[in-house]
Amino acid sequence: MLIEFKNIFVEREGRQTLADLSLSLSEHRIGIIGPNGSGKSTFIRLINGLLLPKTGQIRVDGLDTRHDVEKIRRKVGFVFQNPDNQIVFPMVSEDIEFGLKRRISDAVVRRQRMLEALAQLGVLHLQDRLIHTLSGGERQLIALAGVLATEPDILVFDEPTTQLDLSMRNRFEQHLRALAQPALIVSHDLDLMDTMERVLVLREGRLAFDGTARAATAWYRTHCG
Ligand SMILES: Nc1ncnc2c1ncn2[C@@H]1O[C@H](COP(=O)(O)OP(=O)(O)OP(=O)(O)O)[C@@H](O)[C@H]1O
Repeated sequence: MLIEFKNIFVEREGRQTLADLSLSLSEHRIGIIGPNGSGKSTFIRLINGLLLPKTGQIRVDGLDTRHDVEKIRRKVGFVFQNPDNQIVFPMVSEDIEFGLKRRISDAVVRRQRMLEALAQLGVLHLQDRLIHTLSGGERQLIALAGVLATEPDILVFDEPTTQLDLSMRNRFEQHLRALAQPALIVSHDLDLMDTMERVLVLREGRLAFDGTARAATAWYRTHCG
């Protein structure tokens, strides 16, 4: 994986929300922390073209988010903070299979892929459950299974553990560690950030610190606490 940000400036509703950002990301686990409103969600939304910068260029494995959005969206799987935002069908199996419709025309292959993704996360037993009967933690795992089923090359998580209790969070972290794909993770969970290879700290729309997990979380505690 290689994600390159070159001279990025972003404006939202006339206000500058990211400024002067240039960096290359190639580590397997990258964390992004920062105070509320510092631009973390904005930053990760640039990666798959959900947002475009006012100026500058973002390339994902050589693909430009301005010109290659379709290809990039196939490559980058997004897991949002609230699983309900990405689950659209009432039943688990139906929802995951629907997410594969545009990629896989064969219904048997779709079903197989859905079962594999649920099995990978240890939630195969939930396949026939109605989404509204699942706990928040189970829903988060189903949302992740839906993304994994699409076999993305890169995963992006926006505050994935915010709604999880301690045991679910530990379970989620174990799955995260086991994922083969590189992942970028936005979180306020500094314990989770301590497991990352590299951590970026955003503050007021700028890259305020970039380093190892230990150095970055220490810097964050000192300067943003
Ligand atoms: N859709 C939008 N329209 C206009 N401004 C926005 C929009 N979304 C975010 N912003 C603004 O951009 C700035 C950065 O927001 P962003 O959501 O990227 O921060 P964040 O670091 O992810 O915050 P949090 O930790 O609270 O989720 C904030 O000032 C916010 O008000």
